[in-house]
Order: sequence, then C-alpha cells, then structure tokens
Amino acid sequence: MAKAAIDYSLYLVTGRELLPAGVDYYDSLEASLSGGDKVTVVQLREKHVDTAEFLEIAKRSLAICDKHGVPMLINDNLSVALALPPRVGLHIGQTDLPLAEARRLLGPERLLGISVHNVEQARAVLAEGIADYAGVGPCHGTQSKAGIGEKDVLGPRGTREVVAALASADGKQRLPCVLIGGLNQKTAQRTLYGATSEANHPDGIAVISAIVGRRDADVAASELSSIVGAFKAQLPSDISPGKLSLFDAGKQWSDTSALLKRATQIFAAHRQSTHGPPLIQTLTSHVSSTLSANVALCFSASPIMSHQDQEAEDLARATGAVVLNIGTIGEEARRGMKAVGAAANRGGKPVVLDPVGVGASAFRRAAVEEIMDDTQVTLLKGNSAELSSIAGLSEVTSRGVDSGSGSLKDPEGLVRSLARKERCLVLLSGKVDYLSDGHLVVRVENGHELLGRITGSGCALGVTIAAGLAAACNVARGDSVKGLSTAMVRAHPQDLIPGALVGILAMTIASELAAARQDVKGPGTFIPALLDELASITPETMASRAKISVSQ
Ligand SMILES: Nc1ncnc2c1ncn2[C@@H]1O[C@H](COP(=O)(O)OP(=O)(O)OP(=O)(O)O)[C@@H](O)[C@H]1O
Ligand SMILES: Cc1ncsc1CCO
Repeated sequence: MAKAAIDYSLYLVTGRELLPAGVDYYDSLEASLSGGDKVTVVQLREKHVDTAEFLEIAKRSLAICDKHGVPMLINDNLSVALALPPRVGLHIGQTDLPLAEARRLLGPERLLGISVHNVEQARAVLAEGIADYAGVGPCHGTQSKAGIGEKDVLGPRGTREVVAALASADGKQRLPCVLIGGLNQKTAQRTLYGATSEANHPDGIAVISAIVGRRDADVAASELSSIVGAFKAQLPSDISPGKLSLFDAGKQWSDTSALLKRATQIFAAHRQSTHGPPLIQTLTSHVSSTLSANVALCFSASPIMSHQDQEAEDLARATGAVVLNIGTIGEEARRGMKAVGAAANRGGKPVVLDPVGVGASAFRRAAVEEIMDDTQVTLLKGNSAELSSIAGLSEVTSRGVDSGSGSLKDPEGLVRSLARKERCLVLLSGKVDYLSDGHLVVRVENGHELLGRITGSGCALGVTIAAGLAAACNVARGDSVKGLSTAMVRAHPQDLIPGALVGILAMTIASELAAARQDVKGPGTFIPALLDELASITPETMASRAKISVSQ
C-alpha cells in the first residue's frame, strides 16, 4: 500500500487484555474492520508475549487486515516487523530504537510511526523527516497505560500545541498525526476539535478499549468513524499554515447595520417565542442564582439552576444553552460542570463560561483550566481582571470577584487573541463591552454604572447571552451545518455573534432605561426596575438605542 494513501482516521491499537470475557481476539478484530465505517489502520500491541507468539498472532492478524485492505503495523518489535512482508510497518515509542536506526533497518518502504508527548519531541521528529506519522498523546488519562500521572496528560489544549508543532515548517513536510490516550465515543469530538488550530489539525484518533473492550466492536468502530468523519467533513480544504481559518464566525459582520439588523431579527423571533422559551441550564453561584433565574424569565427564557452531574444527560436533551459560572464553585459543581459541558458539546448546544474571580486563587485557575479542557466553550466572558488572568497578563489584577484597579492597554487585542487561542467567542465586560470571534471586534457602549454597583450583574449577563445564543440556534434550526465551528454548535456560525449581541444589548439597554426611571434612587431600587425593563424591552427599542461599532 502506498504510504501516501494511508487514511489515519480510525487507528486501532490492539489490546487483548481488554477484551470482554469470552470474546475472541480475531473475531473482535474482524468485526472492527467489517462494514462501511470501520477501522482504517491497525497497530498490533503485545506487551506480554515472546517474539515467536507475537509473530504467530501478527500473521493471523495480517491475513484479516489484508482481507479488508487495511494497513498493519507492529508495536515496538523490529524483528516481528522484519519477519513479515514489507507492507507491515513499525510503531516505536520515544524510548525504543532511535528513529534513524529504525528506518535504516526497516528500509525506506515500510510505514514507520513514532509517539510524541510534547512540543519538543514533535519538533524533533518533524525536523528529522524520517517518520511517516506521529501518535500524539496521552490526550487523557487511560486504562491501558497505567501509571500515567495527571501531569503527563496533555488535555485537548495541550494536544493542540503538539499537533501545531507537526505542521510543515522550515521546508519540512507536515507530518500526519493521530491522537491517542483516552479517546472514546465521549471524548473524541471534543479532543479532535480542541487539538485543531489555525496551524494544523489531527488526521485521526487511535483507540484501544473504546473498540477492543466492546462486545459489538463493529458498532463501536462505526460510532467512532462517524465522529471522525463529521470532524473531517468540516475542515476547510486549504490547510496550508496560516490559511486555516477555523472560527470565522463573523466575517460577514463588518457592516455594523447588517449586524444590528440580524440581532434584531433574532431577538424578534425570540420574543415571539416561535420555538418556545429556551431552557437555560445555569450552574452559578449561590450569590447570583435568584437574580440570574429572574433575569432569564424576564428575558423570555426558562431557567434551571442545577449542579447535579447525575441529571446532566437528561437535561441536555431539553436545554437551549448552558452557563458555567464558577462564582462559588465547589466539588459538586465541578463534577456537574464536567458532565453538563460534555453533554452540551455532544448535543451542539452553546456553552457560556463565566470564570468569576479566576485570578484570585489557584483553585479557581485550576477549575477554569479543567472546564476549558473538558468542554469546548462557545463564549468566554469576563471582566478585565478575569480575562487578563486567563491570557496570562498582569496588567489588571483582582483580589476577589470584582474587577481590580487598572485598565487594559489593548482590550481589542486581548479579546481577539484570546478568541483565536481558545477558538471561541470572547466578551470582555466593563464600561464598554468588547465581543470578538478572533477576527472582528464589536464594541458595545450601552450600559449604566449602576450595573457595576450590584452584585451578580455580570453573572446575569451570562444568562442573557446564553439565551441570545440559544435564540440564534433556534432561528438557524433545520438549516444545514456549515463551518468548523459548528462541530460544537449546530447553528449557522455567523449567527453566534448577533446571538451573543442580543443578550448584551438587552441587558445594557435595560440598565439605561431602568436607571432613567423616577422611582430608581440607587442600587436597591435599580434591581427590580432592571427586571421590569428587561421584561418589556422590544426589538425596536434595541435597534434604536444600540451603540455598537465593529472593527476588523
Ligand atoms: N461603569 C459602567 N458603565 C456602563 N456599564 C457598565 C459599567 N460597569 C459594568 N457595566 C455593565 O455591566 C455588565 C456586567 O459587567 P461587569 O464587568 O460589571 O461584570 P462582572 O464584574 O462580571 O460582574 P459581577 O461579578 O458582579 O457579576 C456589562 O454588561 C457591562 O456593560
Ligand atoms: C460576591 C460573589 N462571590 C462569589 S460569586 C459572587 C457574585 C459575583 O460574581
């Protein structure tokens, strides 16, 4: 088989020790290779048998792979590979035979793959130009590699850096790669998407227990194959470095009036409740919970404030969008966010992350890191201290949940670069709100300083934004999936910006209307007035009072 023709989409690593009781290894292998959507590459991994037995297993396995036209490689045992025909390849680890030595002994024809665990190893393998592909991992903790410490696990965002280092550079050709470590039907979509950047993308996933551990290996293979297929179908055809525009949600919104018109349309459909009020599942602080629930109701949405991981899957069927707010996060909410975020991603529902007070403690930073690894966030919102902390800047610091003193030198640059890095929309809240998709920045100058004088206004803003995103998804419902960003949110990606804007404008304009009322004397009387104004604001008022501008 010509090397150029290798399809790395679904790479099976065998693990006989993981077979369910009574399942025959060869039957399982045959099943995983049968049918339309199936395993595309097989690597034989035998850690506990002698070379003679390994060779016997390999010969029988090769006959099955040959029957299905699927290439086979041997893990780490050069003599077994050499004893088999040249169409059989070899996969080595970092501590096995050196790459150059392996190639010299194997000859130029055989497929040769190597595991890489960090950016330095990836760069070195690319520079050597000897391997045919790299296995990148461990992406998650796994059963099959006992002893992997948490610190060795890359996570989707760490994986992205390693994959990016395999893009063509210094005259070296891009090296194909497969992700490995903890990939299964639940983690594959998030990991593939998370490992993709403007520089590069993975070519497939390597799995062991997600296929080998199942009695229905054929069904398992076809589930995984369709996840990889859906991911690949959304990749742009041009993957040359710097050209891969992955989150171009809002390219068409450089025209401010067109953007406002679309936001107003989405808001009108939302108010008419054409699709029923969207259910906004909100995991938030006990400080902001009641205000946020009331804000959702006033804004034609239906709130549910549940932290329970046990009901995440059930609720995900009904939710329109979710808000993950770490305001008073504890262990239960941490587990809940993991389950809710993953379920929302699988269902293509928008996820808003509010990293309240993230700069204030190591515990909060770790919680946010964990959420962003587990879940592909649709919109990340924060005040200047929170976003500075996530971006690793020290310009604005905070001792608690409120913005600290100091202001950002380049707020537009911050939201743009964070959006590109995290592949999501980013909103910086404050006197002026900045919303970016990584390309354009929308400045919103509406709002009133009384919003900054009540607790939980930022948290409640997360809820109106989630409702706006859910409304955008409802408007787009039934339309075909377009663009890579829709891998996580099944809506027209370009509608995510006006959808988020609906939530921002509703809250900030309602605050202006409330503050102008005769009965509002200060923060205390402002809160009920804000709820009333949010309940009555119309698309026409939104369109006439919006103070927005767009910069590219
Ligand atoms: N001085 C201000 N003038 C106008 N609008 C403001 C002002 N301060 C805050 N806002 C508005 O209030 C909303 C909440 O933003 P803020 O940055 O206060 O959130 P936050 O710090 O996360 O709040 P909290 O932690 O209390 O929930 C935003 O929509 C923002 O536009
Ligand atoms: C005051 C406070 N403490 C934790 S969360 C919260 C609400 C503002 O986010």
